[in-house]
Amino acid sequence: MHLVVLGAGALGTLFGVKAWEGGARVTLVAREAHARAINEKGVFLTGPLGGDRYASGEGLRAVTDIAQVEGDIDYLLVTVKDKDMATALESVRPVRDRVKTVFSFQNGITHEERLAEVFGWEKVIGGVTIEGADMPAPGVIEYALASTSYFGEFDGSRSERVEALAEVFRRGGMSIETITEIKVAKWTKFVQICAASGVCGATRLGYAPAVRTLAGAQLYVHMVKEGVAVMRAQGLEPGNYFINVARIKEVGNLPLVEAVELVRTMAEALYQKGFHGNTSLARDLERGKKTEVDALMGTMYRIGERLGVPTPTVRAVYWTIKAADEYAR
Ligand SMILES: NC(=O)C1=CN([C@@H]2O[C@H](COP(=O)(O)OP(=O)(O)OC[C@H]3O[C@@H](n4cnc5c(N)ncnc54)[C@H](OP(=O)(O)O)[C@@H]3O)[C@@H](O)[C@H]2O)C=CC1
Ligand SMILES: CC(C)(CO)C(=O)C(=O)O
Repeated sequence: MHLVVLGAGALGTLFGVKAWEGGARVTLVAREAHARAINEKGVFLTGPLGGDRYASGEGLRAVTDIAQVEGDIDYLLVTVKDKDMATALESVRPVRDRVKTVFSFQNGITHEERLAEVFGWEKVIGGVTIEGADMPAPGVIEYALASTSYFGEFDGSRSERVEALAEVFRRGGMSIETITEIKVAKWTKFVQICAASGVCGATRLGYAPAVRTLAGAQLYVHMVKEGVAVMRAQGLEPGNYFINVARIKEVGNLPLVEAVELVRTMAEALYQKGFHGNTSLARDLERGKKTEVDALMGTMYRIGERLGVPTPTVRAVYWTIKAADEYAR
């Protein structure tokens, strides 16, 4: 199996390494400094779950342009951020016909449609994850949080291509489930990440440090409940996904006070385990970069508006972060 990761930064490099350790040949399409570091020394995995070790060897290499990739691309994993999606999709045109299957772990809910515009729906499968990674320097991946990741076909069927992909990541040591309701899993993560990024972005604290406080937990729960209402207005019910990190279904169903208690208890447990980090969007804010606020809270409140579902908290947090975003590089 040949897996190509387009936009190998924090998350894409982590999954690339895991697939390589699971037996796949992996090509990472990355920025120049990161690609050079990988080709010279390999990927250094650090952080609470990284093990302070290098992953390097035959079958794991990096390039700076997808046009340099040779041979068939059995799976293309797209992990650029939303702001880079248009350029990334333009860059795949020379290899498009060699791509057999494509998926993305981007946070948000609209990227598969964009993949389908280029590759056709028949090549697109769904993937969603709450593995947490950062890239503090070229060649270095900080692995901070593990959960279960999910794969599935959008038509709800079971397929060999989904099972084979899941198996490679499992062999690489990850927890993976294949499911028939990938749209529900993606929406459940969408609700979670809008709330988690909203809390981290607005408070400038890490996820667990913020949500273990009463005010942080209240902000998180209000955002989750609004997101769940937007899901329900489309006939989608949150599922029991990512339950070591987020119990979106329960938070959606419980009365406010109990939901706040539940998320504070969960955040406290993550905090005690040493997960003090924030989300990918909050790290972009810290670094003065453009964020995914429009793909996350912006999209959530606009869908809510279209469906007649009030999302006052999501919207206020959107404006808070958008103000900083507009000043970003
Ligand atoms: N990190 C995490 O823990 C998680 C992230 N996600 C989601 O996954 C996606 C990726 O996040 P993350 O890995 O943190 O982001 P990163 O910024 O670390 O990774 C994306 C990388 O792609 C590079 N890039 C952009 N365009 C191209 C291109 N055309 N060719 C090659 N490289 C390119 C970027 O370079 P440059 O910085 O120079 O633009 C960057 O290095 C986001 O949508 C995020 O929301 C989901 C779950 C967890
Ligand atoms: C932090 C994490 C892993 C979970 O909220 C995430 O999904 C992100 O950073 O985008």
